[in-house]
Amino acid sequence: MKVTLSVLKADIGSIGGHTLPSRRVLAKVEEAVRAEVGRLLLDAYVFHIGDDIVLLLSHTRGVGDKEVHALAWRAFLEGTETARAEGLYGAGQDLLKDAFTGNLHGLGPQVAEMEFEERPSEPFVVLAADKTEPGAFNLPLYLAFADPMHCPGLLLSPEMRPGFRFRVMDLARTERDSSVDLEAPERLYDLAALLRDPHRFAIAGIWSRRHGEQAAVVSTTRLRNIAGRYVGKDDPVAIVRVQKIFPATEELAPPFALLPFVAGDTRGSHHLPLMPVRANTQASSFFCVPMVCGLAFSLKEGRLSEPVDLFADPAWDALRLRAMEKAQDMRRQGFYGPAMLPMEELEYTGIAERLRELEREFG
Ligand SMILES: O=C(COP(=O)(O)O)[C@@H](O)[C@H](O)[C@H](O)COP(=O)(O)O
Repeated sequence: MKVTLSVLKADIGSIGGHTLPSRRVLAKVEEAVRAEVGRLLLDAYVFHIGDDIVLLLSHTRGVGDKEVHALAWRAFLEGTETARAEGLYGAGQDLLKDAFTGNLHGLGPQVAEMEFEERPSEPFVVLAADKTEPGAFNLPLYLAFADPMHCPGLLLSPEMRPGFRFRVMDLARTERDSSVDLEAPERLYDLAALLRDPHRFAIAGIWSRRHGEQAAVVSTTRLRNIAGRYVGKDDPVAIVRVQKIFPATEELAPPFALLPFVAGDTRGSHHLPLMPVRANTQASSFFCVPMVCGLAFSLKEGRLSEPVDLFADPAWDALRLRAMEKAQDMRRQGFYGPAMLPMEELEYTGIAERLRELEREFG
């Protein structure tokens, strides 16, 4: 049976700053989506990461389906009305256009979708990040799918031995989607040359070379390119199929233990480590440290099992402490050097204006 998974994420308002959505907003969004289970949808699951609400929808209508996208838009709009009524901060923040035009791409929400023939047992993971950038998954996905130091399956499983094909998107080209496909292991160095710059290049998809099956899809929207100004971070979502011909769940998660420094956090303008957290965690009041959560599901005829939280087991408590040590070390450095992003990546324009004024004072 062919199934489509659609993951759609938007920040439509939060309590007391950019923290988390209220229970009422979440309930409203969930109600809108649930009403379509058994009609448009086979199943649905709603959760949040920081102040972003994530919809996981399963159906048989294919990628980019107008009605599924319209449903998500409606759910986010209804949630926004509740957020406005409650006086939540940034109500409707990620809904950047006034009207739905048939597809959520280019309207603000992050979108990751994949259609595939369901395996007899179909385990997959949904990754969702907050306060960071589209390329934040570059390193963990590269290590899980291309590095035998991190993914033993590349050595031990004949199914994975031919490696994977990576699609990398150039986020600087705004007029149209522009991507390149590179096969690992042959093009590893070329892949590294692109992925080392997560502000500009982001993995958009991964395929098994042996089977041609899609393994992963990542959202690559840059909100700034849509709104033409800072409107919050472009925190990515991803769907990753796991096990058998793909990396195992316990091979996908460990690269996140590296806690790589990524762009984002307070005012979208600094570097801090990407901290693995449980789903439904509020944004950190410690400088909005970037966060990622992962929920693993099994799928049967499009119906979702209950989720397993990838970063809930005790191993990750120690790593969260380590992430906070890294974060505090970097924050001690304040505005200096790599603590703050380069000029072209700063999300607020104040410093550029200040520098223009200072320019005039130079002799
Ligand atoms: O990163 C942040 C918000 O990110 P988000 O939109 O939730 O992805 C915050 O640090 C804000 O930039 C900061 O709180 C200032 O917010 P505003 O006062 O400009 O809304």
